[in-house]
Amino acid sequence: MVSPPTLRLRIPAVNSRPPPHAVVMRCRRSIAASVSPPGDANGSTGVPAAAPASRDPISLPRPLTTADLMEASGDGLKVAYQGCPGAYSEAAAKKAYPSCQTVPCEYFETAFQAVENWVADRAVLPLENSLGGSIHRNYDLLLRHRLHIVGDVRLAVRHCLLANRGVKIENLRSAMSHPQALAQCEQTLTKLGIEHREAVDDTAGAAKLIAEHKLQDTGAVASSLAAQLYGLDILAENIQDDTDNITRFMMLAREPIIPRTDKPFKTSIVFSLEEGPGQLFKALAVFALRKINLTKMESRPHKKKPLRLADDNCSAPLKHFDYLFYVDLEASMADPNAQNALANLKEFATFLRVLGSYPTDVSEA
Ligand SMILES: O=C(O)C(=O)C[C@]1(C(=O)O)C=C[C@@H](O)C=C1
Repeated sequence: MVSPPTLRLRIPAVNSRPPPHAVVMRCRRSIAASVSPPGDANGSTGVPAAAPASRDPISLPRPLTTADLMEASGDGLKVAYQGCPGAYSEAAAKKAYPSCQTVPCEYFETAFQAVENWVADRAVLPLENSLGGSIHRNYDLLLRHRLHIVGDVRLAVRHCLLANRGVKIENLRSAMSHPQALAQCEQTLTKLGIEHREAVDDTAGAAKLIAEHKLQDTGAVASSLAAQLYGLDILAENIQDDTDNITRFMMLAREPIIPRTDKPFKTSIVFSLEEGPGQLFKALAVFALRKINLTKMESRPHKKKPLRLADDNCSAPLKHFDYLFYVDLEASMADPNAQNALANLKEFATFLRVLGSYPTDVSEA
């Protein structure tokens, strides 16, 4: 089976200008952004049809755009993901945008760049796993790039142990995969008598490497789709240590989406605070007092400022750890309660950025 090449080169700066058709899309979006979303005024609002002239233009339905149609099914969208064809990230991209064209990328950063440089329209990247925890690299990249989170998608990850035809479990000395996948199957691999672990960039990449090098003593931890794509046998199925193994992916775009209140939305923010007792308590209180539920919190070192002098004469101790706090709120930015909470946080946060306000995936993973 011929699979698309993985995007690997740094994208030249010459691509940083959007192509002409992209500029048209951008204009359409900003027109759309200036009026209310279709669900707000689709004729079922009780406004009498006989009085169109007196209707506030803001409440009139806006024309459906090609971008809206593309967004719903992913038809015609190019979606970047990290890894080789058959990676779980590709399955997540297909779940998020069912009729999209997927674009494999060598690194997470390549996927960010692919969208920024108009090589792809969206990126779908893992953020956290129910067994392995957060994928910190993507939290850091969110801040280094200007993309917006426009949705999230949950995927049930069912790992298989794959090997070349004729190889048996007892022949395997080593298991190769993405570090998260190896961590998710650690106990099962040990029980199967496989001692060594070899980390590579993605699960499907491990399957591809084992097939290409005809390895006889190494198995891959990857999906059943990867087995099919690279012609490997499935020696064991569902080898993750916990049957409930869910990875949450974020959907990224160049433009934010218009937040709404008619379906469950999440808002992801990142902020930093002054040093001092109770600062974090105060920050979290802006949400607690407004009954806004937090679904996730992550702290990361502020890499731009790993060292900071407290005063000019260098007598004060050096500060090595400055933190950024990433928080997911169960709220839409269209909700005045959430807007007030962020306005309040902004009064004392040293830095605040909204990474996205987006409909959350409530489907079965
Ligand atoms: O390697 C893959 O197949 C991926 O899509 C990456 C990844 C991850 O980064 O967590 C995604 C889902 C699984 O949790 C294991 C690996």
